[in-house]
Amino acid sequence: MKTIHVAAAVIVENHKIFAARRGYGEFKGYWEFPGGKIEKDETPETALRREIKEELAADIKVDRLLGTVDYDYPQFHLTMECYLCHVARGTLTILEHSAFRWVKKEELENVDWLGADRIAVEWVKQL
Ligand SMILES: Nc1nc2c([nH]c(=O)n2[C@H]2C[C@H](O)[C@@H](COP(=O)(O)OP(=O)(O)OP(=O)(O)O)O2)c(=O)[nH]1
Repeated sequence: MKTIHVAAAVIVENHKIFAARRGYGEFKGYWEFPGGKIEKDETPETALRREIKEELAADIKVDRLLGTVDYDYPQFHLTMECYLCHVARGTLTILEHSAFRWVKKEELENVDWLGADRIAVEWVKQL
């Protein structure tokens, strides 16, 4: 099975976590931590800053690795490096997603997360 390697941002502000709903593709309608594929010659942190700039038009500071999720979808294996981040400059503006919300820790379970993200959500709840 092919492996997809992505970096995802758990962006925290005022004790809330940023969640975005995928607007297209096979996982349309599910919520995720924004991010994307790590390209050759990129570190996960560089990829993450690039993706957030592309998708959300803001600069983030990557604070630390929260954990790495390994998850089998029917179509591929996903390795997802999840980083705690905060907005360094600008305002998060959805350019590719269909919705966003700032979620309190206690409400994380009420979100319709992608399968892989449910694992990361367990870590976020313990922060
Ligand atoms: N970005 C992101 N992708 C996730 C998460 N959880 C999860 O299962 N995925 C899956 C969905 C996608 O199939 C894959 C990431 O692809 P992507 O579409 O975000 O990456 P990308 O922007 O670099 O891709 P592309 O449009 O260039 O193909 O990982 C998540 O929290 N964030």
